[in-house]
Amino acid sequence: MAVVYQALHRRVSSLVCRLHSTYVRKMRYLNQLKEDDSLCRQAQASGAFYLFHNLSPFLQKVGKKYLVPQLSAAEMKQILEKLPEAEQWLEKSVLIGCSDEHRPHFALDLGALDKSAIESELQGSFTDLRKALFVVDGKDSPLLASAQSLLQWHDSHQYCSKTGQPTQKNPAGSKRVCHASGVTYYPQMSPVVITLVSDGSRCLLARQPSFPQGMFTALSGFCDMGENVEETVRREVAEEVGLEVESLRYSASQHWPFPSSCLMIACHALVGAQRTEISMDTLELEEARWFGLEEIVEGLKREPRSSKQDDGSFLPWFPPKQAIAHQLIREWVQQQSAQTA
Ligand SMILES: NC(=O)C1=CN([C@@H]2O[C@H](COP(=O)(O)OP(=O)(O)OC[C@H]3O[C@@H](n4cnc5c(N)ncnc54)[C@H](OP(=O)(O)O)[C@@H]3O)[C@@H](O)[C@H]2O)C=CC1
Ligand SMILES: [Mg+2]
Repeated sequence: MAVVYQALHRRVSSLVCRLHSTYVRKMRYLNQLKEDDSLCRQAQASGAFYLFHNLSPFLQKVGKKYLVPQLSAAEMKQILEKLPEAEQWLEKSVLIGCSDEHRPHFALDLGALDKSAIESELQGSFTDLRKALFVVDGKDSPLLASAQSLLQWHDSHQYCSKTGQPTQKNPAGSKRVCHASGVTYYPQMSPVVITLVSDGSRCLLARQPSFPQGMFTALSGFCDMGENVEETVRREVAEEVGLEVESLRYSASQHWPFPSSCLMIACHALVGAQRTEISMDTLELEEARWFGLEEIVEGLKREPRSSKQDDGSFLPWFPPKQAIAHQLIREWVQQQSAQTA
């Protein structure tokens, strides 16, 4: 009876769904896959798989381009057949999206298997995410970032923090459950603010000692428990450069996979034109200073490679377009250019 009811429910849902837009249908379908374990298992059979090895995505270089290949379930089976307990491998995959035609996309980490054997079989290579994000097509970077974050979360949440017992993931990978305590764990992100501080005619950028030489970016910091975005921006700017924010404006947000799954919340902030003296937190920052419009425009044109000067010093350059810091800096340039026009 339950089976008949489920089948009927799916049929009615799919009829209702046909009345909606492609986007709405897609989101409803993905939600169904997260809720309905047997539907999700069936979906694996027609799915497309993105491969990772110890959290590094699999890429193929074709000419000068780096592609992110999708493997069919049949191709996956061919690879996995050579391994013991092949069936269980597909169970380890996590749902990361679907096409407009409802072909589900999964990510799977084959970290326990021989990396070079898979690389030579599939003619590509597992590439560190820090490199991969910046060489693949723009539409693929967010997909790789969120897939890797979800795989990383599963990898680090295999045991219940209350009982120490193993947790089990659902087929979609949207949660893990400890059957001993009944606790359900959901994937988590850490909210981080990133703030481009301006005094009206200049903007403030800083660098940490770990950054590549010459790279400056906007101030950033993790939200403390209980803080709202406005409070984090005020606190981080005060802590890192000793300035008081007078007003702020939200710009946009971005998922960022480093060090592990951050939700970057990007804002523009103003400080009073008379209160601009920087007092830098030397524990976190190596340098923080004001930049004029011209210097920013020049820095945006500069490649990391071309920033080194003959005397060994580096001219400033800024994060690439995939990072939300880049967007903040570009918006500031547009705003300044509009003001001075
Ligand atoms: N996409 C983009 O454009 C940009 C992204 N970012 C990202 O923003 C993030 C935060 O920036 P950052 O200035 O370093 O942050 P903070 O200024 O908050 O300082 C980082 C320190 O905070 C501590 N910390 C507090 N909460 C956490 C947490 N949940 N996870 C990890 N560390 C925490 C750590 O200290 P300890 O280790 O001593 O405990 C860490 O070293 C970075 O991961 C960076 O990748 C930054 C700039 C641009
Ligand atoms: Mg910081």
